Parts: sequence; C-alpha cells; structure tokens
Amino acid sequence: MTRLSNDPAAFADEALEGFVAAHPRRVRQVPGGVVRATRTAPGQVAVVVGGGSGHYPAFSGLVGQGLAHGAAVGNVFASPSAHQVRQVARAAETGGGVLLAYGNYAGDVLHFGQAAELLTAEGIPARTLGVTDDMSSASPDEAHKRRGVAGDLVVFKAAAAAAEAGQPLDQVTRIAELANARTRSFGVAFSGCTLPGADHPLFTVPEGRMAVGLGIHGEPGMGERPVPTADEAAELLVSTVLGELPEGVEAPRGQRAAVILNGLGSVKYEELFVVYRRVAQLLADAGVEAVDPEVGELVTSFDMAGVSLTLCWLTDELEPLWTAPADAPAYRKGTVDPADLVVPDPSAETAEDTVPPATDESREAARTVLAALRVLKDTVDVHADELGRIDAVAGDGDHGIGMRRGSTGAYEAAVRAETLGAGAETLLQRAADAWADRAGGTSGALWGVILRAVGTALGDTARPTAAEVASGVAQASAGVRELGGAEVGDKTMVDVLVPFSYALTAATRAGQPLATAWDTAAHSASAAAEATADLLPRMGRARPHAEKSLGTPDAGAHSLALIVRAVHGVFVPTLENH
Ligand SMILES: Nc1ncnc2c1ncn2[C@@H]1O[C@H](COP(=O)(O)OP(=O)(O)O)[C@@H](O)[C@H]1O
Ligand SMILES: O=C(COP(=O)(O)O)[C@@H](O)CO
Repeated sequence: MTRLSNDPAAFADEALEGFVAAHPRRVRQVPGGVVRATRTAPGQVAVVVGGGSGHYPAFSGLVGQGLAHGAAVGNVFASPSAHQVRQVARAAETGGGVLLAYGNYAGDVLHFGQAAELLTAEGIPARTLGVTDDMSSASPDEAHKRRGVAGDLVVFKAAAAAAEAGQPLDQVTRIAELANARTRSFGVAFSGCTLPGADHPLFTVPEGRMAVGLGIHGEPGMGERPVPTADEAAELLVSTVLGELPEGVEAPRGQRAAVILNGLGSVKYEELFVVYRRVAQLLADAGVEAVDPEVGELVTSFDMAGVSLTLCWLTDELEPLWTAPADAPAYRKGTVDPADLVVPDPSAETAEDTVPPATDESREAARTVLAALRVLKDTVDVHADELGRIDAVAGDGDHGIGMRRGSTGAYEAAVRAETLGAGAETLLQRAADAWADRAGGTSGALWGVILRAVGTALGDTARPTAAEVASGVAQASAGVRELGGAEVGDKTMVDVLVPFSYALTAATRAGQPLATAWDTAAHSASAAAEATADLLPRMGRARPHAEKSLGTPDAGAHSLALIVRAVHGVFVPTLENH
C-alpha cells in the first residue's frame, strides 16, 4: 500500500521536489528532471538516464559524480517525454555529446529515440541504449525485446565511469553495450504494488504462492510456484541466471561478476541478507568471484514484495568501471573528489506567447477543434478508471492516468493557443506537444503524432474539407505505425486507427458528408476495439503476458474508439464545407 500522497496525479512531481530538497549538494532540478549539482569537466560525455517514477533510486537517485549526469523523470510508471529528455540532456551536456540510457520499455524507446534525433539535429551528438537484462521478459533469441530492471545500474555505471575517464561518445556507447550484453537478471515476487491513490494492488499472488519472472511495473510474474525458503529462493535465482551465459562466457567457473541482489520495495534488508548468504555460497561453489556485490534497493516498484538477482559477467575493461568511485544520492562507493557546485542559470525557457498568422476560416475551425479536445478530455476523465483496469490485466495499469494527463495538457495548451488567435494547425500542434510532454509513456508519444498529423492536414489558412480531415487521419495512422512499429493484429491502438482511417477515407471519397462518414468510421472503430479482445499482444507492455490479456480488449484501442465516438457530435458538422 502506498499510504502517503496528496493528489495522486501530482505524486511524481511532489516526490521529485522533495528529493531535490533533500540532496542539494548532489542534484539540482531542471525542466524535465535532475542533473548533477556539481560541475562536469568540459567535453566529458554526459550519461543521461531516465524512466518513469515509482522505481527509486532509479532513476534520479543515480545522478551524481561517477554515475549519471542527469535523469529525465517521468510520471508514475510512464516514460518521460522526448521534450523532457531533451531538456535534461541540454542541461547536462558539456560539449562531449550525450548517451541516453534507459530500460527497454516501449514508451522509453519512443521518447528517448525522438530526443536523440532532436538533440543530434541541434548539434548535440546523441546515442541511445535500452537496457535488456530481464531474462523473463523474452527468450534469448529475442533478447533485444527484453526489459531493463536492476541491470540498469551496472550499465549506467560502466558508461558513466568511462565518460568520467574521458572516453569519447562512441567508446562510452560501446562500453554500455558491452555491459548490457553481459548482464542478466531474474526475479520473484510475493505481492504486487499499489499505485498512489489506488486501493488495491496491481496484481496479487495467492497466499502461499510466489510469482516467478516479475517485472518492475506491477506486471504479474510469468509463472507461479509455492513460496520457498530463503535458500530455495536463492537457488532458483542463481540457477536461472547461471543457466543463460552471455556470448563469450563459456562456463561460470573462473569468471568474475558484478552481483546485485535487489529488493523491489518491501522485502527488507535483513531478509535480503539471508537470501544473499546462500547466493554467495552458490556463486562460490560455481567458481564465480562476486566483485563489489550490492544487496539493497536499487530499482523498486513502490511497495512490491519481490527480489531479483543480477549478474554482469565482468571483463578486464568492465571491472574497473564497476568498482570506480561514485557519489549519487542513493549510490555511494569509494571516495570521489568533490567537484565545485554549479551556480544555476536562472534563465528558464519561456512559454510561447505568439502564434503564426491564420485566416478567420482556420480560426473558426480551431474553435471547433478546441471543442473536440474538450469532449476528448471529458471522455477520458469519465473512463479513466476503466482504462486503468483494462491496462492492469496484462500491462501496468497506468493507461487512464496517462491519457488523463495527456488530454488535459492538450486541452489547456489548445485553450492558450486559441486565445492567441491560432489557426487549426497551430492549435493542434501545441496540443500535440503538450500531450506528449505531459503524458509521456507509449500512448503519449503516439497521441502526439496523431494530433500533429491531423493539424498538418488542416493547415492554418483554408476552412478544412472532409477530404483533408480524412487525409490527416490517414497520415496519423501511418505516423503511429512508423513510430511504434506495430501493425494490425499486434493488439494495439493501430487495430482501431487503421480501420477507422480506411472507413473515413472510403466514405469521404464516396461523397458522404463528413458527419456521416465519421459516424460510419466510428462504428468500425468500436467493432475493431472489441475485436482486440481475441488477439494476443505482440507489442508494448502487455506482450510478455500475452495469454492473460486474451478476452480483454487492448486499453489503447478501447480509448481511441471511445474518443472517436464521442468527438463525432462536436466538430464534424462544422468542419465540413461540402
Ligand atoms: N508499438 C506500439 N504501437 C502502437 N500502439 C502501441 C504500441 N505499444 C503500445 N501501444 C498502445 O499503447 C497502449 C498503452 O498505453 P499506455 O499505458 O499509456 O502506455 P505505457 O504502456 O507506456 O504505459 C496500449 O494499450 C497500446 O494500444
Ligand atoms: O514505465 C516506464 C517506461 O515505460 P512505458 O513504456 O512508458 O510504460 C518506466 O517506469 C521505466 O522506465
């Protein structure tokens, strides 16, 4: 149970504020997250990490000398937005380029990837690395699909120590890739976590049972078995991790490994030590030398009762990077020469207070779009809990929260744009940026793409036609597939967006007025959303729990169908001009 919170929607922001207040000599807050409070040598590569909140000390607690240069901090269990990542990277970098490192979750991949492109385009060389240590989340032949869990620490630390030693960006990236390729984690759980403001955990494990192969977002485990003794738990963890050796490690005997026994939230230190006692014996029996082992909470999932074991098979190059000193709020090792504190630059980014010129026709269309965004936001508000419940069946239960933050941010930005006299395109672009930025997560990035594509098709000059609206939706559909890589049948919002777009294009081409065409397309969308209940997910958070999601529709597909149905009554009749 997460007992102490104010407004659950403000939890992540308030936690970050308190964290920064508690650690002024190590971190300072910047838009989008935190950076080191200390000065970094000019030209040093900046290692910027990040992810959702709810995992402390990942990610903000790992910022400090010898460890990350900055962390982009997202909402609870949702990746930070590309804009946040970019802002933190700009604040952290000192001329050597940036390595963006994160757990390999869909939202993180989209947002950090977009941020890298934006940074590179503005002249800051940027590389990305998604950590993939969690053995339970995909088979070895699909290791690139695995999630990042406690192995994040080893990879971040190796990269940061290499950066601190003056290595250039390509070398820092190579070292991070090497550390990732040689790191494996496996975990078990006895109970799930409860999100702030929620009254029940995201998953429960039956009394006397243990979930095997857990995630760090309250996802259920991949299997179940009776609760073991501490020694039996250690035996399961060690045998599983030793059971899949990375390329280049022929046998455990004679190897040296960084070892982390990680508590997920409510397995306490003395329990962990009881387990580690046996882990240490088993590793020694197998001939593995544990180097600077860590036993404690390094990546958590609120109050989840779980424990995971991580091994990074060290090389001569990786070992000194693992043992190098570090001084972060939640991770201190050896002795670091304290660098000078940075005097913060008070000039913050100013809000945009002008818009490009627009015609009266487009401003009128913009007012209709604003009304549609209002309906969208209200629809999401009404259905937020339901969306969270659907997402919790096989995902992380945050779809309602994310959609609420995104749609509210989009509506507020649209209100500001309308007040400034924006045309339809500009208003939708401001709304798109605000949605992606406020929501983060996978759906935040994709809804940003949708609003932006529709805006581009509407323009800032003419009164939009039915064909332009349909073309905007078609562009949105293509954009979502391009960014997310999902196709029809993967059990995502694409299963609704594609048939909705086809139906809208076909009906408008057949000469139907937009109101009628939209209505027909919204019917297709509802049917397609329902049909996702029969699909097995192949993308996103739900993929590792494919069977559990059978019989339940995809959360993002369902929300999209609800939205297009609700929006129909508002803007369609006034946008069409034939
Ligand atoms: N690659 C993808 N392409 C398109 N849609 C996706 C993809 N991955 C996930 N989704 C959609 O995003 C929804 C989840 O959104 P949300 O819960 O807000 O994000 P997250 O999974 O990052 O927490 C899923 O239900 C699915 O519809
Ligand atoms: O949840 C996280 C990011 O992944 P999403 O795909 O946005 O849900 C985060 O907690 C781990 O970085």
